[in-house]
Amino acid sequence: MKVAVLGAAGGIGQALSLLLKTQLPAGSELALYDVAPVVPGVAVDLSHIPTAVKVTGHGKDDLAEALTGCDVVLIPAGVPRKPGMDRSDLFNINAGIVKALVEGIADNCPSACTCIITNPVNTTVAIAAETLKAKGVYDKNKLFGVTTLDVIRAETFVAELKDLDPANTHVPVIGGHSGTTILPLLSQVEGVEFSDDEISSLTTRIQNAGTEVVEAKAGGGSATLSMGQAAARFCLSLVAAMQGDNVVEYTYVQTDDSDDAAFFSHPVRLGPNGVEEILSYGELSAFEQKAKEDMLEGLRGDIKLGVDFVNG
Ligand SMILES: NC(=O)c1ccc[n+]([C@@H]2O[C@H](COP(=O)([O-])OP(=O)(O)OC[C@H]3O[C@@H](n4cnc5c(N)ncnc54)[C@H](O)[C@@H]3O)[C@@H](O)[C@H]2O)c1
Ligand SMILES: O=C(O)C[C@H](O)C(=O)O
Repeated sequence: MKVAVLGAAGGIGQALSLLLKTQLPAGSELALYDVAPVVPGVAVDLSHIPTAVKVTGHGKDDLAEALTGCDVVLIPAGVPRKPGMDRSDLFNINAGIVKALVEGIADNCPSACTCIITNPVNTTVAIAAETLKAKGVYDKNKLFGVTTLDVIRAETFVAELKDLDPANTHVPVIGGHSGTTILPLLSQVEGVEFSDDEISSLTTRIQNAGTEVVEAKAGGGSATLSMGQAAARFCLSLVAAMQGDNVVEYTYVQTDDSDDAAFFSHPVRLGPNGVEEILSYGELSAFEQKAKEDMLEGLRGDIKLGVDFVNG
């Protein structure tokens, strides 16, 4: 199994690469790519950890070498938010970065599963899809927006509030990855009752958790460590599924469900070829149904922005 991290020298990239070096199955290869000149050093640093995962570092002119033979590519390359910005404010810089990197995937490892972390995820996943289509290699089962951070946050906050073991607390989160497009399904958390006030305040906290980190970091970036953990969880689930395990994760995928948006986070059964089955997210409460209806137009607009960016 070969996994590449594009943007590996950044805050997320380094945390994620550390977790993958220590947790990928023995015999895996981990290729680290970044335009920052420190990236070969990050690879050397990680290579001194005694696990049976081979780490290689690739500088800005070596994208092809990093990607050749890859089974899974994770993209956290791009700029993060500062206080006062929305994720959509990152579009002008990050759209072009994602497009160029996905062109590299199309040219060098067109069968790889591509996992997009770079914001605005609602839009960058659509950019990746259109870029792969333009290259004639799009497989909707192999493109994922990584929304696992919303899931782990929801699990943490619910466990804190209800004094539960976070490791055994499961909270579905559907929709997209910004503001009100992030929709936690608190009505589906097993064995827990929430008051209306709790539902309202928890939902808002989960939706604003990225901003909570951006403000606390006071201009020094956005979530990197929790995102590293979230992306590692998603990648390790995908790798396990590609090797035959039965795994379900919530992730932002193409759904073809015209009642929702063209891309929407669902529970997805992963398998050897990426998406094995998109599962239903089940029944929504009246609160969740209204929240979904209210956010769909915005999510569809975010997706259209990505489609138009590539197709003009
Ligand atoms: N999906 C999510 O839940 C989620 C969570 C947190 C952050 N993010 C997003 O992830 C992105 C990265 O965040 P970060 O905190 O790691 O930022 P960072 O600035 O710490 O790191 C970004 C890295 O990308 C590299 N880079 C820039 N252009 C590149 C290119 N063309 N090719 C390869 N590498 C390139 C930079 O050199 C840098 O090392 C941001 O867009 C952020 O908004 C997404
Ligand atoms: O909030 C951000 O800008 C980063 C990320 O999308 C997050 O949810 O933490």
